[in-house]
Amino acid sequence: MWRAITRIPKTLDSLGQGVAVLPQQFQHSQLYNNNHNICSKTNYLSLHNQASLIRPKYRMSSAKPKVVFVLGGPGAGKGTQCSKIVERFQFEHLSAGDLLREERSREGSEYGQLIEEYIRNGKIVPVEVTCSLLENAMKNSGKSRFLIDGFPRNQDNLDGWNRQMSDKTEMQFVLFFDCAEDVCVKRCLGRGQSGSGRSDDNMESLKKRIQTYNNDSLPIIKYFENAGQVKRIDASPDADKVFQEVERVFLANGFQ
Ligand SMILES: Nc1ncnc2c1ncn2[C@@H]1O[C@H](COP(=O)(O)OP(=O)(O)OP(=O)(O)O)[C@@H](O)[C@H]1O
Ligand SMILES: Nc1ccn([C@@H]2O[C@H](COP(=O)(O)O)[C@@H](O)[C@H]2O)c(=O)n1
Repeated sequence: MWRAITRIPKTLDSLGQGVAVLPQQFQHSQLYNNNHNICSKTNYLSLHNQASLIRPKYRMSSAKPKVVFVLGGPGAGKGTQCSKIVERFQFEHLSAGDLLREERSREGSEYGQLIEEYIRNGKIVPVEVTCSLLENAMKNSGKSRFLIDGFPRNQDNLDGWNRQMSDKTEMQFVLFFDCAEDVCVKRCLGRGQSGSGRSDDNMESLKKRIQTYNNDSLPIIKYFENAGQVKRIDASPDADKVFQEVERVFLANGFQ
C-alpha cells in the first residue's frame, strides 16, 4: 500500500544546486521540487535508487557554482578576454549579449522583436528575460565555474540577479575592463567593418550604448567597487598584454 509518507532526507531534498546534472525526468519530480518534498515510500525508494546512479556527478556539483561578472564598455575586449580565460582556466563563458542575440533569432521566440529593439537602441533588456536565459544556460552547461559577460548592466539586472540567482551561486569578483571611450568606439567599428554582422556595431547605436554604459552600467561597477569586489584591468594594451593581468588576477584568487 502507498501508506508511508516519507520526508526526503536533506541531502536529496536540496538537489537545487545539482539540477545541472539531473536527467530531465528528475526535474519535475518531488526530488527536485522543494515545494512538494513528500512522496510515497515506493516512489521515494525508486527515485532514491535512480538518484544513486547519478550520485558521483551530483557530489561533484553539490557546491554552489562560482560566478565571475565581466563588465566594461562596449568593445572593451570582454569577449576576447573571456575566450582566453576559458582556454587557460576551466570556466564556461556566458555572454548575456550573445544569449539575447540567440534568443532574438530563435524561431518562435516571443521576445525576438523586443530584444532587437533594445539592442539596436543600446538599451538594457528587462532582467526577467536575460536572467532566465543565463540560468538556463548555466543549468544546461553542467559546469561549475562561469564567466557572466555583460551582466549585470544596470540596477534592474542586479536586482533580478539578487532575486533569482544570488542564493544559488557564489559570486567571486567583478572583472572590470577599463577602456577609454574612443578606443572602445574604434574597436566596435573595426569589428563591424570586419563583418561582425551586429546591428549595433555602427556609430548611431554606439552613441546610445555608450550613453547607457555611462548612465546605467558605471554606477553598478561603482557599487561593486565600494563593496571591494572589483578587479580592475587596463584594457587598452594589446589583447595578450591584457591577458597577462587577467591571468594574474585569477591565479591570485585561487583558480588554477
Ligand atoms: N586588447 C585589444 N586590443 C585591440 N583590439 C582588441 C583588443 N581586445 C579586443 N579587441 C578587438 O576589439 C573588438 C571588440 O572586442 P570584444 O568583442 O572582445 O569586446 P566586448 O567588450 O566583448 O564588446 P561588446 O560589449 O560590444 O560585446 C574585436 O574586434 C576584438 O578583436
Ligand atoms: N545584460 C545585458 C547585456 C546585453 N544587453 C543587450 O545586448 C546588447 C549587446 O550586448 P554586448 O554585451 O554583446 O555588447 C546591449 O547593448 C544590450 O542592448 C542587455 O540588454 N542586457
